[in-house]
Amino acid sequence: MTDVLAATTTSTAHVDAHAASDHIATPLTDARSQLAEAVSLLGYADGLHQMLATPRRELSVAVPLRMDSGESRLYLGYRVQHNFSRGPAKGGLRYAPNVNLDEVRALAMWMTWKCALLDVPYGGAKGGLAIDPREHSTAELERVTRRYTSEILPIIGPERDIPAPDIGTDEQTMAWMMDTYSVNSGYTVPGIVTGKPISLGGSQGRASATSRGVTHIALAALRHVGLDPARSTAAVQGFGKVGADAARFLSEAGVRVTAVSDQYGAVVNTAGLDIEALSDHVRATGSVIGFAGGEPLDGADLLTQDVDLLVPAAVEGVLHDGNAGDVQAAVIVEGANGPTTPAADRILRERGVLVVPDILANAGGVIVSYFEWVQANQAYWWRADEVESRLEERMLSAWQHVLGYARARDLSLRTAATALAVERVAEAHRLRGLYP
Ligand SMILES: NC(=O)C1=CN([C@@H]2O[C@H](COP(=O)(O)OP(=O)(O)OC[C@H]3O[C@@H](n4cnc5c(N)ncnc54)[C@H](OP(=O)(O)O)[C@@H]3O)[C@@H](O)[C@H]2O)C=CC1
Ligand SMILES: O=C(O)CCC(=O)C(=O)O
Repeated sequence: MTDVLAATTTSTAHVDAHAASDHIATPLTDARSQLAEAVSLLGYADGLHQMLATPRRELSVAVPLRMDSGESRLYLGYRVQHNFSRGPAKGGLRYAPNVNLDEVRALAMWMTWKCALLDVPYGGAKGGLAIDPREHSTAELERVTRRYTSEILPIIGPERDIPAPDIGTDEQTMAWMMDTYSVNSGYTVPGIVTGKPISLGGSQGRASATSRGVTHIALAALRHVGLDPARSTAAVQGFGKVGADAARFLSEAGVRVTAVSDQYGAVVNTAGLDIEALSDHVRATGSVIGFAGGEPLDGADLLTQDVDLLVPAAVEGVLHDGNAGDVQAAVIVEGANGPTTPAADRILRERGVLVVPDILANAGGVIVSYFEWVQANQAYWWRADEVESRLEERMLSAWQHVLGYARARDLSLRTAATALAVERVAEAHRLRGLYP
């Protein structure tokens, strides 16, 4: 049998659950390492492990773009459908210059576990386009989005695979995707994407859902370790769709947010940042840099600030064996997907830092995406307070479930969450007869 666990496009290294360090870590090796640990705990055979580790379908596309200048460019794009055993594939679309197939494979696998853990009836998928959206006009982004959508059209659909926003994409991107798909179908198909504008059938509360979920979990986790949120401090890495609203909601809940960062650097104010004023500054300048209500800070130093809570809400692999020993926070709540490598996880656990894993902490987005899909399919929309109370109920019940499973078996929250999710996906395979 081919060892699919070792086959990657950018790395041939097979990393098991006990990899010694981060020297060869990538998001895909991290995701596979986490799966391997769950599989070993659950005692599954190699064949089932390989099925769970391998995307069911992958599409690589070359996407031409006519620039406003008349010049032509070509961008590489991907859509990876990791699993469909519990329902249609579901997951975001990322626009970033360093996107590659292995990264999208990892993100798609994490989507499968996230949907299973939160018990939303989806499998996992992710898309990516290796483009820097900041370098393009709105017209260029519209053209490249429409062309990317046309290229992946044969494998997406409201019953097959439903994209949503991720890094570098937003509700406008989703509106163009929905329109391209609908024009091709001959009628409007609002269920093809989630994270759409509300006026096009989007859901109340989707834009801020990931951040609300992160906040519910962060407050619960702080209380769990005996900290009063109203007397706690936090640092947030990333000030985009997830990070900015997480900082705002935390601050509204009484947490003193003392440091935030973006890809250009960080700002700190130990008395607490004024998040609303900072958001105005970012809207006006495009970065947290230069905010008058704080002092400049090196972006890397944000992760080791003397705070109670750290929310990485940017990219993968930022907490690694080179800095995990210096983290001062008591609690890490992963707003981003894959911010902590397995080596960092081990160091943090040894040091008694509570890490709430991505597949639980940032699941608010896909939960409200599910609500949006349900609403769009029924053409019946819910009030914002209904969306938010259902989101909170699902997040806190998953938190209790993961916590109970972890405590009963003396596991980290990540291993517990992954094992719970993997068990549900494996059970679906077994019941459908895909695997004994
Ligand atoms: N959007 C969603 O609903 C969900 C997102 N996620 C995950 O959350 C994370 C953030 O996504 P989202 O907020 O949507 O993306 P955005 O593109 O809206 O924001 C990303 C933010 O991260 C910042 N950033 C990028 N690289 C770095 C870096 N090296 N150090 C510090 N900051 C950096 C960006 O900086 P700058 O502004 O300068 O570009 C930006 O502020 C991703 O991991 C994503 O997969 C998870 C679940 C759902
Ligand atoms: O809302 C969704 O469908 C997926 C969001 C996403 O990409 C994620 O949770 O990582």
